[in-house]
Amino acid sequence: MGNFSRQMALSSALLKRLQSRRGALNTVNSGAARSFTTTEGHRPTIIHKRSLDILHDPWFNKGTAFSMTERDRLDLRGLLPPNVMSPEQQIERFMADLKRLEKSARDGPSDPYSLAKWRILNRLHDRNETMYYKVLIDNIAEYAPIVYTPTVGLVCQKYSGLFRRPRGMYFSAQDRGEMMSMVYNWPAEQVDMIVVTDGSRILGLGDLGVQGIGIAIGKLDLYVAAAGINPQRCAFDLFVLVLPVMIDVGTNNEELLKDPLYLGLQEHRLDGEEYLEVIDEFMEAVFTRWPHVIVQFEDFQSKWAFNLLQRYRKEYRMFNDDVQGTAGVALAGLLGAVRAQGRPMIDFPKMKIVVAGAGSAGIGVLNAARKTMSRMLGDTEIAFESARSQFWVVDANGLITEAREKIDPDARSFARRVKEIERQGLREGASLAEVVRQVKPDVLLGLSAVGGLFSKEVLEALKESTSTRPAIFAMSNPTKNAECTPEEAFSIVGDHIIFGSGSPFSNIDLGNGNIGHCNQANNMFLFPGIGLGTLLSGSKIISDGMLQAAAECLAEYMTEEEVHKGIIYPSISRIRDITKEVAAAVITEAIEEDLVEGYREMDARELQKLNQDEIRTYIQNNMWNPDYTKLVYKKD
Ligand SMILES: NC(=O)c1ccc[n+]([C@@H]2O[C@H](COP(=O)([O-])OP(=O)(O)OC[C@H]3O[C@@H](n4cnc5c(N)ncnc54)[C@H](O)[C@@H]3O)[C@@H](O)[C@H]2O)c1
Ligand SMILES: O=C(O)C[C@H](O)C(=O)O
Ligand SMILES: [Mg+2]
Repeated sequence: MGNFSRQMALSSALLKRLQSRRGALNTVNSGAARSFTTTEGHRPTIIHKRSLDILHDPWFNKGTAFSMTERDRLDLRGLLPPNVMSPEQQIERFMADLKRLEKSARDGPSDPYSLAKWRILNRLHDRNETMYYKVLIDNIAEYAPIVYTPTVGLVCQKYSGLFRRPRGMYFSAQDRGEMMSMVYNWPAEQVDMIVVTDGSRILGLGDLGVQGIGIAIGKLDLYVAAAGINPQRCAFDLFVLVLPVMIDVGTNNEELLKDPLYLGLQEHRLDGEEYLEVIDEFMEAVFTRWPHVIVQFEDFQSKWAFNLLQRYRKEYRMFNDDVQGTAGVALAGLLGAVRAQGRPMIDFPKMKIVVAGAGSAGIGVLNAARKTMSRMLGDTEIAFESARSQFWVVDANGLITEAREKIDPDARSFARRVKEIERQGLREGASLAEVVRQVKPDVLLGLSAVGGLFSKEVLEALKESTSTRPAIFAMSNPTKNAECTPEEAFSIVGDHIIFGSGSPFSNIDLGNGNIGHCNQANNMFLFPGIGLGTLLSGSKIISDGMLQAAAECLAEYMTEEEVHKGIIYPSISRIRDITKEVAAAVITEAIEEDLVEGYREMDARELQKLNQDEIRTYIQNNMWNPDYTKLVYKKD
């Protein structure tokens, strides 16, 4: 013991207690720096642990009640949500959650079960990570809807109650100027994947503030389960290689601002330059500590989603899943819808597409679909211009036309010309039902976050579609925000439709042995492969070409036979296989664009020499399987 520690001699009673519970205190992490905590009215307790080791030690852990001083002295800053709670508040929060569960178990049908399952899985995750992922991978169809969409939405809504052990890092507006040192509180020399959110648009549930961290955790669970990204690596220390991050810049959710048990900053969101400064500081900090990390932006409100993507994509290894991942998945679905009509994919530029929703997801899809059409038409300026006329975009204010006074800049290039739509019997602000009635589209695609938007009237209008197999994509999440259910779609429009939804639904029994297939049109079929392919290629950026290759790979994945049956996306039980294929397509494109820099022992030159089979083997060899590794004791 050093001088300082000797001065802070432990009381013999406490020492005895500690020794009997934990073995000889001196042997615990003897290399770690010494710190102490002060509890009012008591002598400080000397502990030889720091960071996550403290939070994972049930004896020392105080959870959200660690004071700011303790957080700073024990390297805990960023490892907990920013709002410091009193012990009384902690208990109140726990009890409120407990009572809510009891209440909903009496009242509600399915939600309490899914939440209860989430809790059981989450506790397993806390106790035994390998076993948790084994359970998840072996039962992915059953548990993806629990750890991911839709239950993850409910988890985020209730996160202040559900929070037990922290998972991931929290950077808040209060941490400005501190982030560069805070990143070193994460106990891993290497991090491969970060999923970051600012909680401003969680699924279709709006601004959930700090509680949005649940979505980052859910996405990373899929990275591990689908892409085999190693969640941790045991060398001398435990390396946690996937990192969920919450950037808490406040919330504009008035309920959360008033809730005394809310775990986030209780102030309105930062905006403008102040907001950008926080995100810039975060990006600089994580890329300084982990220069090879990939950062996936998730569920940022549209206003910032595009802005941040443009700001960082040329400089950092990052992408926005809602804009770019969704675009690729929707594009694959649109091409699948063309194939399902028995037409070649090259007929895609003839499709009439109505999109409801012009936010980060909708505009991302529109841009990707238009570019693909334009490429198929010869990739000229004229082709790009003519592709525009295949789309009708409806947002909260109806059909978007050039007559609109304030057009969102991202939507401007899809505003219809007034003369043109007048000829079609439409006008600025026309309702969705009117647009569908007049246009008779091949595809109706919803990314509006408005549950039930594809009403009976809208679906009735779609019966007049000029397509032999109209396609309906109700892509908003979670389940209650879906624009329509498959029952509604098949029963109103007909058995011949193609149906996709963002959240999972069961197939429909159409009678006479026929099945109405419900495809899950969710970006989960792309983001894990985009991340894995980027990681293993070592590409410094994620190019448009890499994203396009990912989308085309998904589009081609389904067989003719499946597509004719109306199955245009793989089932989730094949997610590991499709992810491998997508990763291979991403690596191949990165090689072609001369972007690869290699990964670990595979250097760029060797990577460039690999053929397709070798690329697949390389991917397979780098995918983690949840098997226990042998542990041996090593004396210092
Ligand atoms: N399935 C997937 O993979 C996937 C991917 C990304 C996003 N999403 C879902 O898409 C939804 C939207 O996400 P976003 O980031 O674009 O949100 P956003 O808030 O940025 O955009 C929503 C858009 O819908 C429009 N809208 C609102 N009410 C409408 C109405 N009555 N009629 C037509 N349009 C209306 C708004 O004007 C806005 O343009 C969310 O529910 C999200 O969960 C799904
Ligand atoms: O999270 C999902 O399930 C898909 C998508 O990223 C969304 O925001 O809805
Ligand atoms: Mg999302």
